[in-house]
Amino acid sequence: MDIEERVNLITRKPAEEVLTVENLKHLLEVGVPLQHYIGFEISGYIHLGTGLMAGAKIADFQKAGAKTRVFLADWHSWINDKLGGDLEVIQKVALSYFKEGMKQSIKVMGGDPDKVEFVLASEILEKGDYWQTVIDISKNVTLSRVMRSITIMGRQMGESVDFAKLIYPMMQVADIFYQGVNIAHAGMDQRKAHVIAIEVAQKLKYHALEWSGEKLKPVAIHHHLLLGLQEPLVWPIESEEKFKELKTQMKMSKSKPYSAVFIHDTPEEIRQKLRKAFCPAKEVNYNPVLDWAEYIIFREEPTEFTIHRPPKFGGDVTYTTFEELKKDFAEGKLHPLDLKNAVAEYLIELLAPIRKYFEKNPEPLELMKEIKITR
Ligand SMILES: Nc1ncnc2c1ncn2[C@@H]1O[C@H](COP(=O)(O)OP(=O)(O)OP(=O)(O)O)[C@@H](O)[C@H]1O
Ligand SMILES: N[C@@H](Cc1ccc(O)cc1)C(=O)O
Repeated sequence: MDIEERVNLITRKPAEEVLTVENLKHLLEVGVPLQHYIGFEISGYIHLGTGLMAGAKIADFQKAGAKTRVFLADWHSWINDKLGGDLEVIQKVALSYFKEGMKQSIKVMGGDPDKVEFVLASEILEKGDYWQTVIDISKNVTLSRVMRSITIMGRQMGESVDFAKLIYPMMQVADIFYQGVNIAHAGMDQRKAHVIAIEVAQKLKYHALEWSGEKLKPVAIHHHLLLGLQEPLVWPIESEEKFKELKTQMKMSKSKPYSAVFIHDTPEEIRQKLRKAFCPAKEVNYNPVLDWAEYIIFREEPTEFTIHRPPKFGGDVTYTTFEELKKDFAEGKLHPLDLKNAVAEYLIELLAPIRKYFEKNPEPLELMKEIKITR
């Protein structure tokens, strides 16, 4: 596969931001083996944003010849008070429900879960020289920058936090270098950690990314954040600026169960959630059902997506590109209810293998259900 094909795979949808394409090309040209990673806190059920968006990109990275890794951030979850801040519970869930759920998600998006390494943060944190890297990074970052970075924990800027939460962002940056990661991947909400990593990369004394005598900068790939199904707090959204303000509140989130479809949801739950979804007629911007269609169904184009309707409502219609579907929706030729039903049926089929997996192996999900979700 040539460099251009590899770049296309790595940067394609649902990737939304690549920092930077030039650096990615540079890494490919110098021939350094690509080592990817994405980290997750262990906190609750896996939703489509986490499972399918991350899964889709992991599949792309594999096709482009990268080694892929899922980093189970147990210590970070403890710092961020997830699952009652109980490290033992966090580790148990990480290695059972979360690992299995992510493996299944990667598989339905076309990746090979057996080629993904799953690493528990505590496995590397217990090594003394990890902390050397944390300090090395911290020496190059101001306190105010760290305080602004706590949004990567789902915290608000300016929120009063305990001191461990200020160590977290430095740990997240250290995780990249300590593991020799040159492709740092996450959702758009994690970009602050990656921007720091890129900035400090060539200043590090320990665990810099070295290749043929050169200190390399990592490439950051940020995937699209799927919108949640709920109505936004403010509507209509008049500008892209306003959307930026509301973005965090509008994304699919496990702490808002009606905003999200979870990977193990039953067909009836999926149908119900979509029926209640916010999907104003003819509105193509900030419309979560269209957003899901674009990023899940039309991730690879052309594809075939058929919407079944009784003949009196126009009969069946098949779309091969998202633009065609969007145009019909904008012109009122496609009714929100027909779109919602078709998206629900698509998801039910896509997620069937995951549901079956958890039916056959119920323990990890049962464990997750029993644990009190604290945030
Ligand atoms: N809606 C989403 N779409 C795509 N990716 C997402 C979405 N929400 C979170 N992610 C990504 O999944 C990873 C884990 O995020 P996280 O555990 O904070 O999920 P969450 O649903 O935002 O949790 P919570 O809302 O309870 O804080 C991160 O890389 C994040 O960018
Ligand atoms: N901050 C990430 C989790 C994470 C932790 C450590 C990492 O190295 C990477 C990611 C989140 O909230 O989802």
